[in-house]
Amino acid sequence: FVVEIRRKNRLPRPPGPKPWPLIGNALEIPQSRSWLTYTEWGRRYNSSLLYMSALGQHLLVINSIEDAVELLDERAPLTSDRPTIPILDMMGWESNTGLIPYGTVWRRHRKMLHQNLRKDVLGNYDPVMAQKSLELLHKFAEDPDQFMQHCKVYGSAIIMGIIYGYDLVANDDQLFLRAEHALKQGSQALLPGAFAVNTFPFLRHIPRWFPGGGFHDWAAGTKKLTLQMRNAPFDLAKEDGSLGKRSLSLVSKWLYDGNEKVDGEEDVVRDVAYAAFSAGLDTTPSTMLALIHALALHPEVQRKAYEEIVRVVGTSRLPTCQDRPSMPYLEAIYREILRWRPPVPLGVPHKSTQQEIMYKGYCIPPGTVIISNIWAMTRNEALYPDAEAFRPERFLNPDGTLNNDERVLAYGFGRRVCAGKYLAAEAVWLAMACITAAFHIGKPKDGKGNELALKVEYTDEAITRPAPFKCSITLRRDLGNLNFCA
Ligand code: HEM
Repeated sequence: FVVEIRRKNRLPRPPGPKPWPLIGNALEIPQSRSWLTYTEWGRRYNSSLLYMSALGQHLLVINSIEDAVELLDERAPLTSDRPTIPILDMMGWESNTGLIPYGTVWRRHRKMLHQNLRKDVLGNYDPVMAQKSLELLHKFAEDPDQFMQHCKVYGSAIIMGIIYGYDLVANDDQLFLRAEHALKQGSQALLPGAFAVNTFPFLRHIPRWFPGGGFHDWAAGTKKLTLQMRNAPFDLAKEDGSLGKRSLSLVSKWLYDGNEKVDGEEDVVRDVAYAAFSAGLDTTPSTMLALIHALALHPEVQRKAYEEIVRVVGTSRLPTCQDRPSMPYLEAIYREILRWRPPVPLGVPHKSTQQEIMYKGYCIPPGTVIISNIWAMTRNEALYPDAEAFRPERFLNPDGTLNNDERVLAYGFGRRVCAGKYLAAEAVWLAMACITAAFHIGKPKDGKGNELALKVEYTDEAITRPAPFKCSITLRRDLGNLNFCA
């Protein structure tokens, strides 16, 4: 036992920037687009694992798929907790599935999400998917300049339909706009350096009237928005007498399952529903917008996708989720878009339990915050040569069938892997297939119809997405018999 302790004590931490006395690496931790800095540091320290510490908090960044699999998948019981982020607790996010500690409550949440969002039950939601994709096409046809807002509404409409049985149609729907606002406040609070209380949790106890205590009021205002997002769609579902007959949503199934309701159960359903709602609100649209960016840049990809649609579906109906397995090229685009622009480039931080982890000759201390740098993993030149290029073919065999690189890294790792990944995949795929069947996406044009350069910046947020950009969206001339506006 003594020999083992000595051995452990001799094991070093993984490489990383040299810490300062007392504060560790607090001054070096990158404040913006940290995924790029961590990728660069991986090269500088010639290591796929990076270790830092800041004010007593240990931080491990994983830059390679192999290490993420070893540490987060294989050692999941030791690495599936979440760090506490004080400002999020104060804003009312503490019961969100994505942030709660690893344990009994989390398991209950995940079970419910699994029952409602696993691959083999998604077919139940085909009517919602078909309806929402049709509405998306109508909006694209009527007002193509607003394509960014249409994509946002589409992503939310699918989730709200499947989770609450709520029929979100209008772009100015108040439930949707308020939820969007609440989420925006949440992601601002997560920006590094946004609130000192995230770095120094004890500041939570300074009174609101004290200099620097202004975050209390900000957090209280945001909490109201969070609670509205959590409760308003649930309460509407509860009051809607016809819901049980017309919807197979998560909430309606629970409301009308005929079982006696146990104390506290309703809160769990509210939390799970709002976790799914909030988790999909930004991520799905971010992926759709990156896709539009990529299609506008690559007419040859669009042409091949359209040819596949015509070959498999024809020109007299729109693609449906049932067509997905027959379309390897579209599937390759879906995989490539999430590789090229993963919407959550640093994933959601995990935290290790109170046990030390010995790995590759290093010692990872208990309670270490673990960041999976999905960005670095998707830039691995050995796996993805010319990684900055958008090239769906990298997911295809020479005969056009899909290769076996089917793990979508963008959904994260281990037991905390995205609980909505099958739904997100279906929603993004269907939007892509329907948009490609009906529209041509191109670079923006000036008043005389000349093509302009397409410039797209991606935002510097935990969920990154294209900042507002312009492109040209026109109905296909070769629309055939596809009369979806009828
Ligand atoms: C393209 C769209 C999406 C992407 C890229 C994405 C990505 C992610 C990532 C990276 C995580 C953290 C994984 C980890 O900790 O290692 C996550 C967690 C989560 N996602 Fe998604 N997500 C997407 C859409 C959705 C949708 C549509 C839903 C719900 C219907 C959803 C529900 C969740 C939930 C509940 C968690 C928390 C899981 C937990 O902590 O146990 N996501 N997602």
